[in-house]
Amino acid sequence: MTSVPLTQADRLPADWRDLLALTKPRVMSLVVFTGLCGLLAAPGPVHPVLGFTAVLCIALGAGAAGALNQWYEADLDAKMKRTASRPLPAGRMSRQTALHFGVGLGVFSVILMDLAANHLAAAVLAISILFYVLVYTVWLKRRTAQNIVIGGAAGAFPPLIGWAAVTGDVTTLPILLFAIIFLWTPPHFWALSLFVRTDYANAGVPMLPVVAGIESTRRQILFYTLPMAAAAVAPWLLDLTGWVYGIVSVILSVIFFVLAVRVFANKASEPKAMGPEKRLFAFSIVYLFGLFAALVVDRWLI
Ligand code: HEM
Ligand SMILES: CC(C)=CCC/C(C)=C/CC/C(C)=C/COP(=O)(O)OP(=O)(O)O
Repeated sequence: MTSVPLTQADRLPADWRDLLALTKPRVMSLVVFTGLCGLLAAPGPVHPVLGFTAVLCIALGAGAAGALNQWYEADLDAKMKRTASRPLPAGRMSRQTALHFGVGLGVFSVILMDLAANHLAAAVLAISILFYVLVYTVWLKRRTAQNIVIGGAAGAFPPLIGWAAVTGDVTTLPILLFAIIFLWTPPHFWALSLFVRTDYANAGVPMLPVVAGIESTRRQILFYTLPMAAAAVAPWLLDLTGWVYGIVSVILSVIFFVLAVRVFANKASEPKAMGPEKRLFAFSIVYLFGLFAALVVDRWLI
């Protein structure tokens, strides 16, 4: 028998591991990172305890949104290979437990944000949880191929929440940070959806490759890359950041664009395991991580 190395999560008791899985920790780690960077990029002093609590609230709120998403779509998750082993479809947890956990965590995160930071940060946190659960999961996901374009806004709020937690307001830079993630989400997700599209087709979810076909999805990925790159470079062009962010945003955006062109130029009717689509998806994560890290380096170290 081959031994698989244990991760931190594997060492948790089974019930805890499943509660953690409900929060979609891997995806949410980047969500929380963008929230942290929004907080660190904001002008003005922030008390470390307040800063830590605000980021914790973003993490708990995002986790709550993930749990409520899984509560609502346990039937769908059961039909897809990628999601069938989640706690609910695998029958390791009751839907009621997931619902209580999600609602409890969500309400707690918003109240704590309100007490530790301010009304604005708490309100935007509440809006992003509700947006992901009600607008994306309940309303759009099963109805339209534009689900990601509109519903993706939920994942774009965290930097704005981090910023608002420090300043109590929202100015041009946090709005641009929102725009970057909003425009990044379609290429991020559609690249992935190209190689898991049969899963979505079997589950009856109208994701773009299922509805519009592979060629149209490849074209739309490239199409969204252009305004995304413009939004990414805009903070530097508008003099809201320094040269470090400027250089990093230009380099990362050029690489993103080149990878998107390769996806567009790929004529293979079946996206391959290590083809241009997979490379673009993997790079989309590096891209957002690098961009937001550069923002913080620019503000604090230069
Ligand atoms: C509606 C918007 C989005 C959709 C539909 C979406 C969908 C997905 C899916 C299906 C996966 C692959 C499997 C998984 O781990 O569940 C994934 C992976 C990932 N997504 Fe997204 N995503 C969205 C927005 C975001 C946002 C806003 C972020 C962060 C700011 C993000 C960060 C990530 C990361 C880090 C991974 C890799 C997780 C891993 O390594 O397993 N996603 N996304
Ligand atoms: C602060 C706060 C509330 C942030 C919310 C963050 C957010 C909306 C992230 C979206 C990322 C995500 C988990 C997409 C999965 O889509 P899916 O549900 O279609 O994927 P699945 O098929 O894996 O379930």
